[in-house]
Amino acid sequence: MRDDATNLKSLLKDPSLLEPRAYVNGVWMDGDATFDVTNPARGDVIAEVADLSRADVARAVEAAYAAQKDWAKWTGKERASVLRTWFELMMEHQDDLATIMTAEQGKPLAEAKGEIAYGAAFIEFFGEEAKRIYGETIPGHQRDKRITVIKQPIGVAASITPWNFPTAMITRKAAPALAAGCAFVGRPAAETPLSATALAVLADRAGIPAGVFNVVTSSRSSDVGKEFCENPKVRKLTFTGSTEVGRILLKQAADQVMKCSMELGGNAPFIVFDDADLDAAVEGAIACKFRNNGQTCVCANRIYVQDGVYDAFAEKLAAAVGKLKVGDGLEAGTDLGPLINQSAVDKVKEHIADVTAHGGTLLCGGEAQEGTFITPAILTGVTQDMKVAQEETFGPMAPLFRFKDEDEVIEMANDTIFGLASYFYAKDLSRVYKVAEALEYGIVGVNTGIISTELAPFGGVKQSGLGREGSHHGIEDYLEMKYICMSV
Ligand SMILES: NC(=O)C1=CN([C@@H]2O[C@H](COP(=O)(O)OP(=O)(O)OC[C@H]3O[C@@H](n4cnc5c(N)ncnc54)[C@H](OP(=O)(O)O)[C@@H]3O)[C@@H](O)[C@H]2O)C=CC1
Ligand SMILES: O=C(O)[C@H](O)CS(=O)(=O)O
Repeated sequence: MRDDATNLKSLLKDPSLLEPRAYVNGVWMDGDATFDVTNPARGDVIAEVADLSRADVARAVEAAYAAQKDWAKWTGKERASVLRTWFELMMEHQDDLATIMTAEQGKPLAEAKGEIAYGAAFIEFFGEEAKRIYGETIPGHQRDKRITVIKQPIGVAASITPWNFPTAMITRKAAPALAAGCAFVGRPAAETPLSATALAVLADRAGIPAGVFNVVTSSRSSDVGKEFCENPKVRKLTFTGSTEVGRILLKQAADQVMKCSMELGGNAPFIVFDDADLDAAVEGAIACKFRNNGQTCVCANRIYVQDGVYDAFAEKLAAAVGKLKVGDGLEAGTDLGPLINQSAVDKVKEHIADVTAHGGTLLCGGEAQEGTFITPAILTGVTQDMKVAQEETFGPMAPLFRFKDEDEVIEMANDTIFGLASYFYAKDLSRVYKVAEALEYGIVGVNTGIISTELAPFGGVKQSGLGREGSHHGIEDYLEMKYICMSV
């Protein structure tokens, strides 16, 4: 690895966590080539990572298929014990894991530490769920018949995850998969593979058997996706990323009628009613819009403010945004890191330009700086016919829309192909119930801008996805239900 990797290693208490190789069948392996991982804040190469081929990935699936047979024979309690150890190791190494994440993804260290705890919480939670995979008995339909229902692991689960939450998106899938008795082959985004290989270092130390948890690093995402979808030994595909790629994978997986979980794109409305606590709404909007510099699928993408409080809200929001510090995530006091790449910066600039070209106003921010830094922007006078109303910005741009009443804002908020997260601030209880029930989204935040927890079912409706991750529901997608009809 080049010098910059040496610098990163020098920041770690346990440098062995910085692992550039793939982890297959309990063995660290190189590919037939490598690809560079760069620090988006500085542009320097921090690692040259093993670039696995489709044939390498096929071998990882073979290993997972073989290992899963024995892993499924472990009791839930035995699986729970090793998952608990994995969780404890993650928390023990939280600082190093966060440093690696910030170096490859750019988010501020405090957010990275938060993601490590959030990601570890899925392993803790589903380790406990491993002991609670219950079946049932049903009264027979005939006097000599007995009906039993059991739940069994689906087999090999393949995972494809994005760069914006390099740890939590993997553990949100691997934890229920392993708890259910499945084996797991995960392909992290090429931008952020080091968080995934660090997870594998700790999985190995925790005693997860060889072949049960595999990380295939590769720059060839399309090849990996095809192997996952076409290999008959893969019985489950779980994907987090854009709706566009989700559609590709669903089409590919259809030939095998493969069980799929899809956590896809969003376009979250954030609604401020005239009876809202404006200070709380501003605080919630900052958290919701600018977490991970706006690079999350549940970020507020459209901010609707009722006429009577529009100007006051805009003024308060601008004051709060003006306090946000843009900088290197490894430096203390940074609130907003760089965007992941230049195309992300270009998307934000495109959406800003579209608003101002169609009559909206840039209230503050939107200045592209060196590299992939850009100052957080607020725009007013935004309307439904502008790009940001239908496209996900995935960056630090807060567009303010006006509305008159509940009916109008619910119609505008629901006018999208997406249906992942939504938010609103109001005090009237009747309004809260009516609006929460009318919003066509899988998640509704009421008087809060942050909804992420391992305890709740996370997922979208419409073209934001299929299935739910987290909560006791989250393990069902890794299980098959079997009905046993016994003649006595
Ligand atoms: N609902 C949710 O929980 C989340 C949704 N998202 C959504 O994802 C988008 C941002 O993330 P982004 O990473 O750019 O999304 P992408 O969908 O472009 O990429 C997601 C992952 O899929 C891989 N990929 C891309 N094309 C293919 C393919 N043809 N076959 C197999 N794998 C492929 C990528 O690899 P590579 O990058 O190496 O090409 C990456 O690892 C936004 O729309 C966001 O809303 C993001 C996170 C969470
Ligand atoms: O990738 C994302 O945006 C995450 O799913 C959002 S969260 O789960 O961290 O809220």
